[in-house]
Amino acid sequence: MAGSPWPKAVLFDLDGTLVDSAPDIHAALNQTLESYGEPPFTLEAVTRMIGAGVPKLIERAYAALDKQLDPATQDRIVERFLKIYEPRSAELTTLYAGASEVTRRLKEEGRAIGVVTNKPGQATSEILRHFGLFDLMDVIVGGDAGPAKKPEPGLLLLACEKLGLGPQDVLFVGDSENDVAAARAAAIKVVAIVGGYTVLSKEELGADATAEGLASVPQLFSTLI
Ligand SMILES: O=C(O)COP(=O)(O)O
Ligand SMILES: [Mg+2]
Repeated sequence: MAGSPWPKAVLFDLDGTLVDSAPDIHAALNQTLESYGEPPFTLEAVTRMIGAGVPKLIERAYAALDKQLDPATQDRIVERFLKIYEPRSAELTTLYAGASEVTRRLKEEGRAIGVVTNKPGQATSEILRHFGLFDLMDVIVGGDAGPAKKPEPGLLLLACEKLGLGPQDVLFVGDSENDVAAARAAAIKVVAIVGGYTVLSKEELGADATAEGLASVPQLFSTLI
């Protein structure tokens, strides 16, 4: 293995980290809202609602409309959103600079790589396939995999289990406070990528390290052991 032997695996968050998926989520959310007679949101407003999973996205959208949803109604809206989003999840979505190169480089170095996202598994796989990353991944854990979503540690721990690795062997790369909190709770080191979907500053995020882009993540390995 070239360079530092640590980490044995690098797990990536998806939205705001590997892909800029906000334009498709924005379009699908507005189409969903329109079908219920609600007004649209701007891309900027929707971007700030992303990162805690689809039920939270819907809850946040309705909260911004000053509406509270009962659980059954929320479930119905989530289902409609997914029906609209899944087939179009890679239409306007783009890969961030360095995503392809860094994942391939890590694999060449003999490391395992994976995705741990709050986005449901089907749309996650669809997007990774679209960008030619699906076959490269050793593990993919979506928000509907079973454990509670990030900021809880369960999705990350499930990915470790599937890889047969302990938390100390793994690095997580994410963009938001949910990623940092989930990694901390799982005792996994975490790098925050600047410029994702969070409104927090890098100081407020409090990750073990921050990177201006995906390409500079490998440089941080030796400083994180
Ligand atoms: O909010 C979502 O659906 C997913 O967000 P994540 O990929 O940043 O976890
Ligand atoms: Mg994210």
